[in-house]
Amino acid sequence: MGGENVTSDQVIAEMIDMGFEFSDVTEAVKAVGASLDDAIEFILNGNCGCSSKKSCGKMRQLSIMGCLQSGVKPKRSKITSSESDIFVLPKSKRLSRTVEGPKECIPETSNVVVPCYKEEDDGIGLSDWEMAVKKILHEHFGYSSLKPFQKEALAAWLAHKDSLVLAATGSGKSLCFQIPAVLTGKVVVVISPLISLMHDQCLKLAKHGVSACFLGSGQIDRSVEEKAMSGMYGIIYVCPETVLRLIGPLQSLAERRGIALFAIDEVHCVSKWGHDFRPDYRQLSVLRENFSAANLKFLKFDIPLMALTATATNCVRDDILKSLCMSNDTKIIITSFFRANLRFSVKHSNTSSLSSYEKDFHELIEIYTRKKNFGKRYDVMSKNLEHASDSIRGTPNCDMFEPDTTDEVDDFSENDNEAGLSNECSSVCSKDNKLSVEYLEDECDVFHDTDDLDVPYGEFCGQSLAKDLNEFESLNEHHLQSRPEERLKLHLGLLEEGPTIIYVPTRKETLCLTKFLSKFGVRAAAYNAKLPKAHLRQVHKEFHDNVLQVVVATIAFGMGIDKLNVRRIIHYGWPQSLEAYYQEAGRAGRDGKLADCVLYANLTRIPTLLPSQRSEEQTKQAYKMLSDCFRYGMRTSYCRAKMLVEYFGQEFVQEKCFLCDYCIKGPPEVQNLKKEVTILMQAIISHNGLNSFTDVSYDDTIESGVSHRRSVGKPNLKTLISRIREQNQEFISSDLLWWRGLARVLEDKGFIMEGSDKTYVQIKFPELTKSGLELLTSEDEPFYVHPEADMLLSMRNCKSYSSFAEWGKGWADPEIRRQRLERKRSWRKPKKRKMLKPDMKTVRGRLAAKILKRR
Ligand SMILES: Nc1ncnc2c1ncn2[C@@H]1O[C@H](COP(=O)(O)OP(=O)(O)OP(=O)(O)O)[C@@H](O)[C@H]1O
Ligand SMILES: [Mg+2]
Repeated sequence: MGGENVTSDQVIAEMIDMGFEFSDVTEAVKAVGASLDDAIEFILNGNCGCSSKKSCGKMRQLSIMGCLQSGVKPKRSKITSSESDIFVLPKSKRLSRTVEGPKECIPETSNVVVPCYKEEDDGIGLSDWEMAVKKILHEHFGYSSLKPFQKEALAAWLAHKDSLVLAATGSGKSLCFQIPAVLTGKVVVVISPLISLMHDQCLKLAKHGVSACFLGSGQIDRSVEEKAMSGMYGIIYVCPETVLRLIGPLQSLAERRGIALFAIDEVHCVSKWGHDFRPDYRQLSVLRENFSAANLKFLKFDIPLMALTATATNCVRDDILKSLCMSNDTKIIITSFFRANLRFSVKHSNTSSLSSYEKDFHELIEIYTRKKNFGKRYDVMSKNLEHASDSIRGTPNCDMFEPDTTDEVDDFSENDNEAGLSNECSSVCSKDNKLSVEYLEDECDVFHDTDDLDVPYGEFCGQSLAKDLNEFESLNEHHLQSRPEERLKLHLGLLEEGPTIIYVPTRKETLCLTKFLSKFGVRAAAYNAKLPKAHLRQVHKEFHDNVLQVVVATIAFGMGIDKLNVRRIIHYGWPQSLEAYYQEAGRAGRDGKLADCVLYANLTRIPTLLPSQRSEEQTKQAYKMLSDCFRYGMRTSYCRAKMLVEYFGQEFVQEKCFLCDYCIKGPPEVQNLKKEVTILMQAIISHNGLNSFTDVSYDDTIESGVSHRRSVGKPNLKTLISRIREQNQEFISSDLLWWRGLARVLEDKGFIMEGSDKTYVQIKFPELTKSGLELLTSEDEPFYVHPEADMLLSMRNCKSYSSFAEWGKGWADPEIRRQRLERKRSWRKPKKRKMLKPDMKTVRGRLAAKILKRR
């Protein structure tokens, strides 16, 4: 360097590599031109005064396009620890000097739903920034082009607009905020809810040659924060708590190196109406206030906010925009929530006994053990677990053959929902591991040395990845563009072996089910937030290395698990919401190949809410979400994918997905239930009167661990059904389950409604609506219904047990036969009950003693 033909950019790059500050270098080059020697001399002579005068060398930030067009790309600045404090500037410190950026060329943007799959482009007709992005994509990430929604998001950012990106799980949202860092050389700050997520992304970025770090309680290297605030990393991941603490240093960073963007990942955590509410997310509105051009004079534009999520209903979207104070012309980018390669189904299971494990997992066991006979059990994880299970309250050791479901509720209280956990059950943790958000984040800490994350160009850019990605792209395009019949043919084949994640509601079940699967030679491991860190680290590693076949996890094995070849996501028990369900299910099939998402749920029981601190309003919303999830499981006459996509407020263009259990099996036969409907409605009227909306008094009762007011004076559905059975010989042996299903159908169709002001998972105090009354009076009209899953279940059971002849028939059904034999066996061997000594201090005890004496 130093010859006549060097450009300013080359001089700048060379000097930054030497360790000079970016701002000083640009100032020097501006003053003396593109001469390396002169520029060095300029700085060393103190003309710039950068090293001595802390306030010197700052410049007003260029606009994003300006920064791109000038070709300026600041690099990492070298700092010493003594210099680090200079970056924390007081808020009052403002620079008056401004440098205008070149004339903007702002891309046109509008709010549209964009397809998720990629468009082929050969570079012809691309704008400058698109060409620059294409180069970055190729060089850093090994992708050939942006997906349309990614392009939309980048266009909005380039136009200095805020954006809300709603794109399916695994669609590639991260790239929307990663590209700006590489493109401009400015810093991108990413707010993320989980340390494990941040780890994952930092590691990947390091492999792609992008410097990134994460900050927060999980970061054990304290110097990383200092380095980050000095502009050492292109992308800084922080949890919301930390970003709130770092407002001052970040303002300083914005002034020195520039902040291209604040990305708020998993932004549904902002909303109380979402499934993963994190109170600290709500405070992120301070970003808008503290990083606006009105507040920071060196900014020409507000630093854009980019909010991203895969699961947000319309109401959550509105809440996000409002809570984060996003600008009025925020660009909303929505891709289809439809994942064309996911095969959804719902199966009934009581999900809580050895026999249900045997019944539900024998196929899975066969899949994983048919090729190789492992001979011995997969012991590594089991040994860890035996040790770990000791540390779990009420679970000294999980013995599969005596499954104790009684402490299920106890375990619920230890659920791994971070929001729910932060304030409770500290007794479960070891002394120095207080149960708090910090503790939970710490739980998933995978690395000890954060410098490990800062490694250049990794093996991800190798051939195998490129091959996988090409395959993924072509498959995805094929799925989405091909005709439904073709997709049906393509997908009806057998699933590849691939890894499985099983989500269970309680920590105890992660251990029990793992132990069960391991006994049959499946390489399975448990994952929950209370297991030792070393174990969790091992699970992550072995799962990613395809050593493990199955991970049995609570929701702690959470957001951001981005493994391409997960073939099955099994939910073993009701999820708390469809948002949570879809996000977890979305971890399957990211390679675009066929993957199964199966929900095993006890269709005979109404699911309960996991205890957590909620306001009355939040409790109501939580019940509403649980209820939607329950209805998803119960419906038998609607495409599952369609149901899910529509739940997120999106139109499902196709009639059906051609893959889910409904699309394959079709709906059950319709039945004319006019008689039953009439009887139920008459029972409601006879108890509520025609003017059903009468005043009701309330009393307080505790239900599902949450305080409720129950209507007094209004009979609930259960009582109504008992009366129907008592008063109608014909329905004497009918089942509550069946009637409950019918009531739900009537409610969904708008003929009855909940009469109390509470929200229940299942209608509890039914009242007739106006259309219900009309239906009742339309005597001759039939009422055809596809029975829902609980009704079908009830009908199946009634048939088999209603008469002696039916009982005989039942033996032909292998499942009924197995159940009966099991029951018989249990009759023969009555469980020995431990006789407790009566407590003579209580009335009940003295009574028991008397009875015993008589015997
Ligand atoms: N332009 C692209 N071309 C090809 N593959 C891409 C592209 N962008 C992203 N991907 C792939 O998509 C996968 C998922 O990306 P990412 O983790 O960003 O998804 P996400 O939308 O954030 O998912 P989640 O909702 O689970 O967080 C990555 O492994 C990556 O390989
Ligand atoms: Mg993501």
